[in-house]
This record gives sequence, structure tokens and C-alpha cells, in this order.
Amino acid sequence: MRLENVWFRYHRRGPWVLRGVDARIGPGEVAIVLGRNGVGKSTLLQVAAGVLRPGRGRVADRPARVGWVPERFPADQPFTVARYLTGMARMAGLGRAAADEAVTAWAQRLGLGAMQTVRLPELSKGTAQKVGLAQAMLRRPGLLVLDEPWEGLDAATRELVPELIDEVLAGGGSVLVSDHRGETVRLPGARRLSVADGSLTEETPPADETFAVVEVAVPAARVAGTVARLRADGHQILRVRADTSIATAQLQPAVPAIRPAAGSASEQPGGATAVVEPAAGEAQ
Ligand SMILES: Nc1ncnc2c1ncn2[C@@H]1O[C@H](COP(=O)(O)OP(=O)(O)OP(=O)(O)O)[C@@H](O)[C@H]1O
Repeated sequence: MRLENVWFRYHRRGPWVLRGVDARIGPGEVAIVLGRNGVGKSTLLQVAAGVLRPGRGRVADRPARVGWVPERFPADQPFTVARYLTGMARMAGLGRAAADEAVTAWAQRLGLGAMQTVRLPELSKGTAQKVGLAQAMLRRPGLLVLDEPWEGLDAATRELVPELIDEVLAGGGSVLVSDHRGETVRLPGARRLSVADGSLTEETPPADETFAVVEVAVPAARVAGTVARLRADGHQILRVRADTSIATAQLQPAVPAIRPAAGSASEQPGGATAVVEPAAGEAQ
């Protein structure tokens, strides 16, 4: 998808919010849109999603299916969660049975099962945001546009956002996401686009970035969860190995023991060691 010399303003004589923006997002790419409050991030995302039409310029090669998750889900609609999601699934082109199946699957995945019969205006802000995520994913989009997707979500659902993004990318889709809270460390490999004074510039990662390897010892039973959490936080998992030399007493139940890569450990069965490398841009 390409934004070609895109200009946008909300009113005919109003100030231009976007002034000649050019950008290209390829299949399998995720780009984070950064910038201070009110600079035009939401506006740019809405133009990209096709929610707003540019005053000048154009958006070319936008994928046919766009998933749009607004910053604030418009919950003032007189439907139950199930009715709304089923309607959105049908609008996305799914047949009746496929729509029901998709709604059930996504409601379950996002913890909305018990909310299906609740009307949208009665939802909490976070639950409404989950409905917003679900409606965008009912049929996998070729372009997923997420405006501050972590806002108001509980911890479990925040962990899910990078997973959803990965699924869209794995299907050859593109993702645009705005974020002012620094959550984007969870999106390793994302391009970073900065909005300022109506223009868009791409931040290039520093060429001299160095990495460090941190060895983390966790009880064997917690390896899968730890690996998933570290990946979600943008770390690379280099390898996981069993290590019977680490004493259980050395492992705190809540906080994994951390020792330098070259460090030694004493004897005890039941430990495993995950070796991880911090993601690009992360503070050491
Ligand atoms: N519906 C609207 N009508 C008129 N002006 C608007 C409208 N929506 C946004 N604006 C103005 O456009 C500019 C860009 O707003 P936008 O919401 O895109 O910024 P943002 O970078 O997403 O901000 P934030 O970080 O606070 O979400 C702001 O000056 C805002 O006041």
C-alpha cells in the first residue's frame, strides 16, 4: 500500500493536518506511527484505513480487507456484542455459518464469551476495546490498522495484541499501529514512522547497536510461559536447555534468577535455562 503526496484537513478552510505525506507499507511489514499528542497520528491511520479521504493525493493499492481498530471503540450502538460481531462478520463477506464460527472463536479468544448478550453501551471501556479488536480480526485483514491498541486493555489482552499482529503479517498482510506509551518494544522488527508538522519521516535504527546475551534460569515447568513472555516483549530466544546444576533454592518463585552468561551454578535437578538476547533498541 502506498500513500502518495497525501494532504488532509478536517475543514475546507482549516489547517492542513497532513501535508504531502508519502509512505509505502509492504506485505508482511508492520510500521509504528509515532509523534506527540495531536500531531496527526490518528488522522494518518484513518486515511490509510480509508476511513478518511485525502483532500489531495491518494492511497494506492490498499488491500481489499481492512481491519480498523479506532482509539475509542464507538460503543453507542444499540446491539448486543454477539449481534454486532455477527453483523460485522457478514459485512466482511462471511456466510452465516462461517460468521457464527468466527464470532464464537474470537469471543472466546478475547474473553468475551460471557459478554455476548450484553449491549454495547453497557460495556466497560476495556471490554469495548476487545470488541473493537474482534471485529477487525473476524476475517483476517490484508491491512490491520490499530490506533493505540493497548489503551484500556487488561494484561492478558495486551499480550494478545502482538500475536494478532503476527497472524496478519504471517498471512502476508500489513499492519499500521500508533502508540504513545512505548509498548512498541513488543513489536520487534517494526518500522518506525514519525509524524511532525504534517510530514512523515522514517526513523532509522542506529547502525552501531550492540547486543548482550542474558541467561535466565526458570523452573522447568515455567519454560513455555517464560519463552512466550520474553518473545512478546521483543527478545530473541537463542536456545532453551535443561540445566540440572541450578539449585531450586536459587530460583525465586516469582522472579527468575538471572546470572551472567559466563557464570556458574550449583547442583540441583528441575531447572532449565532460557538464553535470550534483547531486541533492537532496548536499553541494556
Ligand atoms: N474530527 C475532527 N475535526 C476537526 N479537527 C480534528 C478532528 N480530529 C482531529 N482533529 C485535529 O487534527 C489534529 C490531529 O489530530 P489526531 O487525532 O490525528 O492527532 P494524534 O496524533 O492522533 O493525537 P493523540 O496522540 O492525542 O491521539 C489535531 O489538531 C486535532 O485537534
